[in-house]
Amino acid sequence: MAVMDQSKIRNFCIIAHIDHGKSTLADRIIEMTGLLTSREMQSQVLDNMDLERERGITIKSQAVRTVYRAKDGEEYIFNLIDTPGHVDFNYEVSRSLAACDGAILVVDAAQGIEAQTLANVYLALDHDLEVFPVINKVDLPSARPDWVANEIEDVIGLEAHDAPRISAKTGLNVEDVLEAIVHKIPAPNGDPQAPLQALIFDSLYDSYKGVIIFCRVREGSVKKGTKIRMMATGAEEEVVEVGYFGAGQFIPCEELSAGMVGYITASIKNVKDTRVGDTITDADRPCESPLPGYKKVTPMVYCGLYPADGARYNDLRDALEKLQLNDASLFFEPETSIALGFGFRCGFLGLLHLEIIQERLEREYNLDLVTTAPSVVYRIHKKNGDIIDLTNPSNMPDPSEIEYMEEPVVSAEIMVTTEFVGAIMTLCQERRGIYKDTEYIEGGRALLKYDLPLNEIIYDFFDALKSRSRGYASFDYELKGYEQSELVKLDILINKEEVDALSFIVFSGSAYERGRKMCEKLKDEIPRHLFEIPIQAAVGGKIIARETVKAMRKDVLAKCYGGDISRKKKLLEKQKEGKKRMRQVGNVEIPQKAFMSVLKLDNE
Ligand SMILES: Nc1nc2c(ncn2[C@@H]2O[C@H](COP(=O)(O)OP(=O)(O)OP(=O)(O)O)[C@@H](O)[C@H]2O)c(=O)[nH]1
Repeated sequence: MAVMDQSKIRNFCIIAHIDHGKSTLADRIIEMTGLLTSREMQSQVLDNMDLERERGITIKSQAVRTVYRAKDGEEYIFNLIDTPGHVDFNYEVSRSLAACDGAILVVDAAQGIEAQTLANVYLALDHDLEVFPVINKVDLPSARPDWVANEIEDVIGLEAHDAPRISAKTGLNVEDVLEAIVHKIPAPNGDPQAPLQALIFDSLYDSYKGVIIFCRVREGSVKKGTKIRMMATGAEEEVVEVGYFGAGQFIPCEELSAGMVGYITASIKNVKDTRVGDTITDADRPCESPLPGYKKVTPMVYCGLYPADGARYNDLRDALEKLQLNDASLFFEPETSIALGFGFRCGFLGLLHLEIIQERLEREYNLDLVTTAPSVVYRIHKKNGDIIDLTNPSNMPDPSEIEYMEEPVVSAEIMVTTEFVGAIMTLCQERRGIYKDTEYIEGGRALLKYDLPLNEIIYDFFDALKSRSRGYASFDYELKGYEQSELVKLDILINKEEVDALSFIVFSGSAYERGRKMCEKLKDEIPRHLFEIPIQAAVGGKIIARETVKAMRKDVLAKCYGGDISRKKKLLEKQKEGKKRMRQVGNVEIPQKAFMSVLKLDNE
């Protein structure tokens, strides 16, 4: 079979700030283009497709191939590669970009440039992508396309006056975007005869096909029977099938050659062997070196996940194992807590990632979970020279053994209208931010640059930012490194017993206030018992705050004496149901949601 004509391929992605219309535009592009080239339609590809159709798979793919018949009468193959929009997934964004030759920058005609617009453009330019802007949502009454075009030119330096002005929602002028893809995004190059060199930008597990790898072939070609090697892990397998993804289905093809984007299946059992960012080569004729940029992703945020019903520990483990197949950046290992029993310490890229996993466990695997407060990874330098990466506050060594501690710090960029600059600077200062720089941008906005400790932003920083700027501020960050800090472990004692799952690490200057707030919060969360319950916060054995839950003597049945028995039963049932959501610590019952209290300390 003839090698694919590279000049007719366009590999690109869409980048945008959240909500500027990336997904809507992607849907519109897919809708306005076809599935197969006229030549492919005549071949037997369709038979294979029916098979897929029978299985009724609906997988959201990271890469969709469509065919566009351009105004010049030629057919172009578009590979639209999805990029995650959230800062948690910066590394993944970077991998997706590395698979592209160009990017469409979508900017909302009413909002203009925002923090993630900039962050994504810089990432795209770092990867030498050709970036062209599109001004979206021109149908909105508040749209200011001329103003936004100026802004794009001034702030980013991209030519924007001929930028398509579209409504991804109504389809207005989206055709211009399709033409711009053909004319502005370069065709791929690469030698189909050279040794295979392909970048893995995503992989997923399908119970029918096994591991499916999405890749961009840079050099050489790959087809059924090729023995491939993953250069970072060394895993080797024979290719079972190659193809691409279009209109919700996997469409097998004969081979993938230089410039093409598609999928490979091989009898790989373990998704861990196929790491995003790794390079695939031909085991029998390997390329000299891997493509640049492979880096192991490290979780930034850890928390404990426990089954609400201890008997479901094994179910939780199975579910985590399955999720990990799809998501190499999810980390977990068994841990035990005195308060919560058997569970897992899990690592995530960020809070959003944590929420996604938590929701999937609850929805897809029907698990009821208790989650402990998320924590960043602290680095402890011990007096004996040992260095510990601390992912669980309970494992903190005795302070007398610690020389000093470090915490992760990020460089953050916050875009805000000038009237809110003061409010946002105050917020950053409260969060121990170190001011770096301000850039004023035409149109009354400023880009503030701060270094901030990660642990000050993972919980509710984004919400605080929004509320103090009436929704106008936008935010982006990347990990800068570790810096020395005065940190202490704050313990919580309930009825004089330390509750390990409630301990957290905190900046020493904030310990008193956070301890006080935590006690107040827990006082609200813990129901009254037949006895008085002291709630105390302590640092290094010294009590720094205290609240008391008063005793009560309430018999739930008292309310309905004389009532009929079924009503009594109902009440008792309800109480039993309520108990399931409680954790027994000593002789105190703590509601499960109390374990997340630390997250809500800043809510006024
Ligand atoms: N009026 C108008 N609304 C639009 C247009 N394009 C997108 N929207 C709306 O804007 C919102 C965000 O659009 P999405 O396509 O989900 O934005 P996104 O950038 O993919 O957002 P994330 O998926 O959160 O990153 C949705 O409610 C869309 O319906 C448009 O051209 N005009």
